[in-house]
Amino acid sequence: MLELDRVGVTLRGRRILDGVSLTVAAGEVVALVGPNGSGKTTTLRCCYRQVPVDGGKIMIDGRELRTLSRRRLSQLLTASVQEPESLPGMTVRESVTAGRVPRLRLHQVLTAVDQRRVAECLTTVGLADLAERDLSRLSGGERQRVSIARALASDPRVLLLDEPTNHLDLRYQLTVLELCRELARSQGLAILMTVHDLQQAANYADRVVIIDDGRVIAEGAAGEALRPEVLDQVFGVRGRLDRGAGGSYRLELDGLAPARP
Ligand SMILES: Nc1ncnc2c1ncn2[C@@H]1O[C@H](COP(=O)(O)OP(=O)(O)OP(=O)(O)O)[C@@H](O)[C@H]1O
Repeated sequence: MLELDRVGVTLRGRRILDGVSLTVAAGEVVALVGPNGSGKTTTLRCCYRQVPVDGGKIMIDGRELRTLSRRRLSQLLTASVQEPESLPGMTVRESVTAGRVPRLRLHQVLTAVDQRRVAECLTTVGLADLAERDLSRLSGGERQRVSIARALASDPRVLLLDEPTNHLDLRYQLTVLELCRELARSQGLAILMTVHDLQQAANYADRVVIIDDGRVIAEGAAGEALRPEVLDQVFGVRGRLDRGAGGSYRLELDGLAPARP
């Protein structure tokens, strides 16, 4: 559904991505993990043409990204950004409704189906009770959930989430991650998300892709990709990912890896 093939990006003369390749199939959740500044957000931004690519290609639903019209791209792929655009006085419902626009025809008003879909998205992220609240009066976590509901409202095939658990309390972190898995399974959505918490990435993604300094270092099932050597070399920590009796992963951290010369 989403395929990056040896993608390169240079910004202000600096090589930021250097031959990044990854795929996300329909129905799959892939976590993109890596240290600060490794190129995770830039990878997502390439997929919605926010940064120019100077090498390789990006395919979405079998078509090359650069050949897609802006409207077709917004129907196929949405990104949940941490601070959704808002106008003064805009309510939660209005913001999520704006996410529905790619599905409307020119000058078409919202139909009952659209309004129902917006209401469903609000319920999905637990915001139905706050639907008429002014966006400016929300907490960071509530705003994060608005952003996810807004991305879902266009019924995309590919969903990009940049640190979707940021600002969320523990309960909503797990709610959002479970929701991602459920959306992938039930609606065949292809989800690519950046995550800092490696244990959550291991437990909620089908695969992890590890990026460091603009290059993919390893990818695959969490237990294979997040090996102790990778934790050491990429993240600078000593530790391992253990699998508990119930099958879920636990990240055991022993401390910082010795500094390399
Ligand atoms: N517009 C820009 N111009 C120049 N350099 C940029 C630009 N945007 C990002 N960079 C640089 O590209 C590198 C990768 O940034 P990116 O935001 O993709 O990293 P990240 O892995 O998402 O980091 P974090 O975990 O801190 O969010 C960083 O060194 C950053 O400073």
